[in-house]
Amino acid sequence: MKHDRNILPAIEVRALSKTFTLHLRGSQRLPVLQGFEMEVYPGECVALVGASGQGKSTLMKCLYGSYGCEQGRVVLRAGHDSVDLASASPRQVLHWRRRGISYVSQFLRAVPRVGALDVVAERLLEDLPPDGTDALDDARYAQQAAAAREQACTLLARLNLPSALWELPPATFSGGEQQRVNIARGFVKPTPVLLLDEPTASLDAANRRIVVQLIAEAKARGAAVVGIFHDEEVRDTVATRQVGFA
Ligand SMILES: Nc1ncnc2c1ncn2[C@@H]1O[C@H](COP(=O)(O)OP(=O)(O)OP(=O)(O)O)[C@@H](O)[C@H]1O
Repeated sequence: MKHDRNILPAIEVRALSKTFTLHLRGSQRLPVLQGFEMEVYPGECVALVGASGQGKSTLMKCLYGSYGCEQGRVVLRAGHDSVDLASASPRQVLHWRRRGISYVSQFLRAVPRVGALDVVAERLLEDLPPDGTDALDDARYAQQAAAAREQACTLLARLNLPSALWELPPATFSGGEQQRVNIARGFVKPTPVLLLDEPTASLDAANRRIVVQLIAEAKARGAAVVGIFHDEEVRDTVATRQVGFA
């Protein structure tokens, strides 16, 4: 795939090295990534492929700012803004997560007692008020919250989550139901970077197709997508390119 030379990658990983130090095991060191390089342009979906234990999930966590690293850069770009997550402060990482990165992890980590609909809608409310504006008054916040819940309803309905479950906390949901709440939370905000860790692992064929459509729509709006897809059919459908781990 050729890229417009005027367009910079949305994700640029340069000379990234990550070693785990096992402090409870005599400080044994486990090198996982060494000099890793990758770039992902807006509109691409890069699939990470390779044997188990080679570092795919570790890279995803570096791209989300969960892991620091000894060497290298993990640059994300959105419009005129950019950050190097490898050296960013925790505050900058949180700022980018709210505005710039969506991450569908394998497992839903929801706050107890918050219903599925609000788990999804909250993602749209976490960066209010927007930069440069005054604090929202209660009426305007209520308006935004209602609009966010409306968007969450649309996505949960599209993902075939029964409406009887929408107000219930997802802790007791089945694996596939929890995964669909997680997917809705990951896709509800159109961020420039989208990270997907096995997004279809617990889904039936009909819901897998919906997720494939959602990924295609994200690419079409210009998101840079990185994913781990063990389902080869899904991978071959959504990936524009593969990056191998050996
Ligand atoms: N937090 C951690 N502390 C110590 N070692 C870790 C940690 N996370 C991962 N590892 C080790 O790093 C290596 C890479 O793990 P990782 O989960 O990134 O692999 P993977 O390619 O995603 O594997 P899989 O396909 O099985 O999910 C493994 O040997 C793993 O044991």
